[in-house]
Amino acid sequence: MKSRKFPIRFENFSLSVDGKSVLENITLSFVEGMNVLYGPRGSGKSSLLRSIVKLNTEIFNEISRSGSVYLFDQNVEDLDDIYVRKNALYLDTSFIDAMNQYTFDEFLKLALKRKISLENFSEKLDDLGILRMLIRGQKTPLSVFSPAEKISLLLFILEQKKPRVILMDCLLDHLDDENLEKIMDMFLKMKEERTFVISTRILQRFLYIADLLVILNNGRINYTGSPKDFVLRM
Ligand SMILES: Nc1ncnc2c1ncn2[C@@H]1O[C@H](COP(=O)(O)OP(=O)(O)OP(=O)(O)O)[C@@H](O)[C@H]1O
Repeated sequence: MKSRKFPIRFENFSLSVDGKSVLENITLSFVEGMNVLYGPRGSGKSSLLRSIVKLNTEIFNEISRSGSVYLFDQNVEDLDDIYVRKNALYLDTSFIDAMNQYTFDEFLKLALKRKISLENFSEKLDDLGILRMLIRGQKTPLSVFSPAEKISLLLFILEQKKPRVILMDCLLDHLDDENLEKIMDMFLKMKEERTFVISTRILQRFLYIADLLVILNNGRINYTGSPKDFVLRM
């Protein structure tokens, strides 16, 4: 029951990169549903999210850490990388840029690792605004998609793959209001029995959707709680 309610937990977790402290004594439980992680540039949002999927060790040469991170009540350090990647997906803006090098069918094959019949999904793809973008059919390069359309395509992939945890690192900060609203509607439909953590540098845009709000500053937690309590405290 505990893991369903708090799928991700940090206990006294600290991280240093090249001898510099990046996260300090983080104790935090993300809830099932929509978590919003707000912090200014360099506050440690990416480092925190990457700790959940063990990506910091791949990126940085010199890291040291103490404390623990738990995914579904299991210490991530004890978990197999394949299990972690299957259950928790980390997406940042570099992912959106990387999509440019693929055509629609190449990307689908790569992401889903199986062939799907588009006819079965044409209604869904139409709803997501993707169908009309396929100007060269399945061979359409994703470079013609806008960031919002790429995110819609990612949502389609997420619906097929069903990872239980989705970590979106400042991915939605660059969307305009209209596209953000459309995409947030889709997220809210998908959040049942899933855990989203959306990191952002623009708090106001995401306050209304948060089940839990976490504010990070200089590698430390400044606030954890409901957005409503946060607003009332201001
Ligand atoms: N490649 C790097 N090498 C060394 N230190 C780094 C590197 N990238 C980040 N850091 C350190 O980690 C700290 C936290 O960075 P992090 O990227 O986690 O913050 P962030 O809140 O995600 O920032 P942003 O909003 O700009 O993405 C930074 O202040 C920086 O000192």
